[in-house]
Amino acid sequence: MKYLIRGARLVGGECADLLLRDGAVAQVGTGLSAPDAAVVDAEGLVALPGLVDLHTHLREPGREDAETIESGSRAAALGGYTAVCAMANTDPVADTPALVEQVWRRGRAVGLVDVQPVGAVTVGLAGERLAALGDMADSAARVRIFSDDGICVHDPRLMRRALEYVKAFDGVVAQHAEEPRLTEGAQMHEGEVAARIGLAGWPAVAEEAIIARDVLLAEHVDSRLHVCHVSTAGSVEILRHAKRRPWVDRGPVPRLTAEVCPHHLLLTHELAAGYDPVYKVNPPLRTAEDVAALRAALVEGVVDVVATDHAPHAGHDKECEWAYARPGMLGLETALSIVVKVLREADLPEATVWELVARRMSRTPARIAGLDAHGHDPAPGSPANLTLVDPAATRTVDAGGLASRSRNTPYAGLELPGRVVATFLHGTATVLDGKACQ
Ligand SMILES: NC(=O)N[C@@H](CC(=O)O)C(=O)O
Ligand SMILES: [Zn+2]
Ligand SMILES: [Zn+2]
Repeated sequence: MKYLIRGARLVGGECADLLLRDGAVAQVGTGLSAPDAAVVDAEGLVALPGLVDLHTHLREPGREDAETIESGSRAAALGGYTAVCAMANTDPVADTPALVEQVWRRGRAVGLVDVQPVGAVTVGLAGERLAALGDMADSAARVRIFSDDGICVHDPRLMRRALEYVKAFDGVVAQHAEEPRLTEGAQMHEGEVAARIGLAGWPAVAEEAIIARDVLLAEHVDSRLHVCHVSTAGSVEILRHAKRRPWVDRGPVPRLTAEVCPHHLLLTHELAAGYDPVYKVNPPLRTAEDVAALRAALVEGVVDVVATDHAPHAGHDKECEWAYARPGMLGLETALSIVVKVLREADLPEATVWELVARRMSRTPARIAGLDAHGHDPAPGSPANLTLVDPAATRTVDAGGLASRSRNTPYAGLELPGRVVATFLHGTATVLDGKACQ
């Protein structure tokens, strides 16, 4: 299939036609013609490198009632993504080459987005023995990111071993930073709202203590650490300090990277006051001061990427008493709009907004994940993984209209800027006119 995309605005500012052929961008120019190509009118649309999510829960195998690789892939494509990293906390856990290959193959077969499996750090996420990291790296899935996400690798000796081990194949350990002894029974951010409504608190220091420890460990063994879903101003301070150390820049990819989730850039712990579990998430929604620090860190680059932590949950796991509800929120279909909203609220020039979107949501996550086919702005010869976005459009989030199998979005009814019009994966449209192609 060939596509001629007419009049798209590139992230650098100029307008161009793009000819996609054989999975690649064949030509970039003005007045291009290709009689046998399908024409896509991109007047007024921004052409982004396809978005890359470092942190997605696809729930397959094990909880296909909440999400499948297919439904999650469709949600991703509609959100402008061309690659997602599928977290390992499935049932069974993705801790063997057979399992990561199964996920990888299913992703390919669905063909809506490149599904890159994340491997577990420890067998069964039990935090006792290292999983077969090398075998997962050598498998067809070529795993490079390892994480026990959902659970912190809290044993410092195991964490050190994992960091040492992944160096052999330029891997990275993605840590869910949560000191478990400080969060036993925790339900929401430890602070004034938790005290008022009587829910057990999850203190900021539980996150910050692990980040500080892991940064020291990673520097000690000269390995790569990625910090998942940073949620506090204190974490930003630790990262800012740590990133000044020379060890960080010793490799082609920074040795220390961190992600922030859209919900931590927009929502605060006050929302828990109504006890609606749609706002229950781990790490929890924090204070307005934390949100401000995370926004500044995103602009500055102390936080390298936005990752969704798309965490679908079935109705019966979410629409129940707060204490029994699972933590987590949907993210894939709303992330881009929320980031655009947040960056515009920072009063940045519109061109800077899109430059930052491309960097934080595509180029940098692709490099961290080692996904060489992703994160490229359109140029002759580059892989045709692209997203066309209408920067002037707004839309109101309709939970029932989402492609995810689950409904746990905290943004229902919210009006958000930006609309994904088309997504191309290896030169084939997965989304056209804002609708999934399959
Ligand atoms: N973020 C969440 O609240 N939940 C995630 C686990 C995680 O990301 O820690 C999940 O798997 O549901
Ligand atoms: Zn997590
Ligand atoms: Zn997660």
